Amino acid sequence: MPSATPPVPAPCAPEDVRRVGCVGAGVIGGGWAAHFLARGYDVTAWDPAPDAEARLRRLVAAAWPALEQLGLAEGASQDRLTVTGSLEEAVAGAEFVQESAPEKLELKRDLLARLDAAAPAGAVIASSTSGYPMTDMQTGTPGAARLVVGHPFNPPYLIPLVEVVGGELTAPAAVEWASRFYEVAGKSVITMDREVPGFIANRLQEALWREALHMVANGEATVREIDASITEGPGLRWAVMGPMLTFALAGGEGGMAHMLDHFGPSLKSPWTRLAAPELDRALYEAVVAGCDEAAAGRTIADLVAERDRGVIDVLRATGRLPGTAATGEAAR
Ligand SMILES: NC(=O)C1=CN([C@@H]2O[C@H](COP(=O)(O)OP(=O)(O)OC[C@H]3O[C@@H](n4cnc5c(N)ncnc54)[C@H](O)[C@@H]3O)[C@@H](O)[C@H]2O)C=CC1
Ligand SMILES: C[N+](C)(C)CC(=O)CC(=O)[O-]
Repeated sequence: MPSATPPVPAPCAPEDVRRVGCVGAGVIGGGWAAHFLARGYDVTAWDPAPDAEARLRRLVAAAWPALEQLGLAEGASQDRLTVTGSLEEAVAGAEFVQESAPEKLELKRDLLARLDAAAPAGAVIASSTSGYPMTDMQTGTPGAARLVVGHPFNPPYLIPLVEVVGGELTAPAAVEWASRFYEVAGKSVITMDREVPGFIANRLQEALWREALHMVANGEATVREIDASITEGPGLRWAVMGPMLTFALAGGEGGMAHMLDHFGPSLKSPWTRLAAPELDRALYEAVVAGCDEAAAGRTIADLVAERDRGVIDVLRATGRLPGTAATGEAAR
């Protein structure tokens, strides 16, 4: 990946970051704020919505019991969250900035340019985008060299993975710095050496999601059946081993080689429908109604608490919580 602009020295080493600026404080920005607070950072956040501060503080308070179970860093406190009245105040003293604004390309472009103008020289600015290539977002920003994608998973305070990748104008040093910072901040990092549509995990997730929507649209499966097919089936294995090693075990003692000899030809079976279904009103309503039915009276807050408890149980069971024994590759 060529770097057009020489890297500006970062204001400090990743290990010395004290303050993180979170811009955009919805589901993901709020989740990031909760994560950074739990890791002992000062967090300054800004979001233009009139109710943003109350919403953010509610989100952090709701996440805190889960974070206490995970183990708070020394000095970690919800009191170290400051919600500012402007974007400039939120990033002025930050050694790292995480942008989590709505997924709209023009909005991200403008916002990243404003963040570049306001953030301390050299501070790396990461976007939570779930799909835009940084190359498309960084055009027109003088400090494009310090812009990276840091793609999290919901909720960022529980799901360890973050995918880090730069754009054509990003300095490799900024990608390295961001990856190291996320590691120091307790994340599990995949650093990509090139831009791939959908990064890695979303590309995989979207393929599954596309097929699920086809099945709902065609009445082939209900929302409940689709969810159960994963939580009662492959999802249990995927928390321990990814789809590749899982399928290697499908080959028995012959491993992946036997698996490919045996099942490889079925790749050509017309099981998948690679083109996306039309997200028309009928499909939209079927998916929303199916989710309401599957929630069976549980509110979103109930489901968030249930998910958080479940993910913590899985992290504990697979040795990925501090103080639990590692049980396998997934735990390392
Ligand atoms: N929801 C998810 O599961 C995931 C979302 N993401 C990404 O995170 C980003 C944020 O998504 P969500 O948190 O889900 O959206 P959201 O709608 O929950 O939150 C977006 C927030 O941005 C604020 N906002 C609106 N205009 C803004 C501006 N000009 N500057 C700063 N903030 C602004 C809104 O008031 C809102 O609080 C998107 O890029 C999305 O693709 C990434 C991973 C997972
Ligand atoms: C739905 N989503 C595409 C925004 C999801 C993500 O980007 C990652 C996640 O949390 O699964």
